[in-house]
Amino acid sequence: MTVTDRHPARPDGAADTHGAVVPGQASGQTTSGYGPTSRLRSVPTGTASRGEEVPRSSGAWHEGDPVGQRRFVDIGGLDLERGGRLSQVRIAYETWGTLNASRDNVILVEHALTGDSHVSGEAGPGHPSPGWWNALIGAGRPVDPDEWFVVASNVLGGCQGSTGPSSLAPDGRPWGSRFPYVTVRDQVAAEAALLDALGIDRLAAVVGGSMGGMRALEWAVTEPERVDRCLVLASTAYATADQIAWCQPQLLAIRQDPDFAGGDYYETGRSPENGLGLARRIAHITYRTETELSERFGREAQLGEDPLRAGDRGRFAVESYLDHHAGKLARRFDANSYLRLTEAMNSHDVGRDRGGVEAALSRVSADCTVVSVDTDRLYPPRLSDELHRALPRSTRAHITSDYGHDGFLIEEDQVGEIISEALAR
Ligand SMILES: CC(=O)SCCNC(=O)CCNC(=O)[C@H](O)C(C)(C)COP(=O)(O)OP(=O)(O)OC[C@H]1O[C@@H](n2cnc3c(N)ncnc32)[C@H](O)[C@@H]1OP(=O)(O)O
Ligand SMILES: N[C@@H](CCO)C(=O)O
Repeated sequence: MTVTDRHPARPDGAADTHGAVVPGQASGQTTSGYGPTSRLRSVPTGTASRGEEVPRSSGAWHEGDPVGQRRFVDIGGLDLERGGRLSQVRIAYETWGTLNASRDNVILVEHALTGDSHVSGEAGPGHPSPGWWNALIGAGRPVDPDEWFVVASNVLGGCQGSTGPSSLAPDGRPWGSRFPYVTVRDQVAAEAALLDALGIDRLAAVVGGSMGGMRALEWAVTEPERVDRCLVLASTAYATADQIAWCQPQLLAIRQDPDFAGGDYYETGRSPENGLGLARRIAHITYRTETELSERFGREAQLGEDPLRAGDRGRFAVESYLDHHAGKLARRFDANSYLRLTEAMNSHDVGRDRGGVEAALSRVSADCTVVSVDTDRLYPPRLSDELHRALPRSTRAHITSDYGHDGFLIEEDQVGEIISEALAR
């Protein structure tokens, strides 16, 4: 295999620290919006109300108008699957296109673990990163807003505008450690309430990868009468022992960071950025492939560094690469959200309390497309095969990629083709 070097090693890699904190930013002065000093400013201030009007003409999406599109809906209280209740839940969402008169052109796009509602568009105010499926939505692209009304929300438990651990609890203080355990089913229930509030009864399609694929599938099982098509990419019907095992050291890395403070770090002036960065390093290795890392970085030293000098801070290029991804996530993501969302992924099992996986999947009436990445070591293709076999109406599709699990984010042309075919059926 020859891995295309899409991102040559950074000559300025020294800008990435070994820890997650960027030079010049003392711990507690993160720019992420979730650090203790800035956290309160991160709480969304949009005018939210249940039943707010779906944007029609003003909501029409057009290229070059990517920022400032996020909206918020207060869906009220939510009883949780594992007990407890969130009394006030806010969901952040974005839309592209226009809801048609018969309200049957809606596509719900579900983001993965650290994604958000910004599926398409530039980075900018309110959006720390550019759209994570930029090539898929837009005029002449697989999901054309002239035809489809696309909705994407930030997941319950997240940190990009929807209620999560960094939001304020009713007592006016951050939820922190008090934020309850939420499951994928709770997240889907919150999304269903969002769509109710928007006056959307039916989904022409729900599509998602990885953790987003879990929610897409859960939609098709929980609300079969509302879902016409379901596309599940690089995902599974249940979290496996191997997936849960990879998550455990990530959870421990965050919890054992002294700055975690039991989850109540928002008001301490510090945050567990090192633990979050370590979690991202572990996770990122599972998102890519052995061959990609070996061919891309080999045994190269990071420019200007010497990894073979004992006691020095010299790094191999691949170490610098992981440091970079660690720092980047720690600047844009909240550690408590990472914990709660990881726990939610671990909870995923469509068969729980439904007589098992096969019985649960037999309820699905949607036209399903089950997609795997051939080199995915975290969500291996055999899990997609199992899912495909158990679904009553399913098409099996394959992404070929050098990049492993992240192929569902990187191979946009292949994903686009698969989505176009599913929407044409
Ligand atoms: C893109 C977003 O984050 S959108 C927000 C929502 N995000 C998501 O849903 C997914 C989160 N994102 C991801 O998982 C990843 O960013 C992906 C999968 C999209 C990126 O995949 P790729 O495009 O293959 O990027 P890759 O893994 O090669 O990393 C490239 C980065 O590593 C840096 N890099 C490469 N080599 C080195 C090195 N030796 N030392 C330090 N940094 C390095 C590059 O400069 C580049 O930096 P930048 O992203 O800040 O520009
Ligand atoms: N790279 C993805 C996680 C893998 O599904 C993300 O950061 O959301």
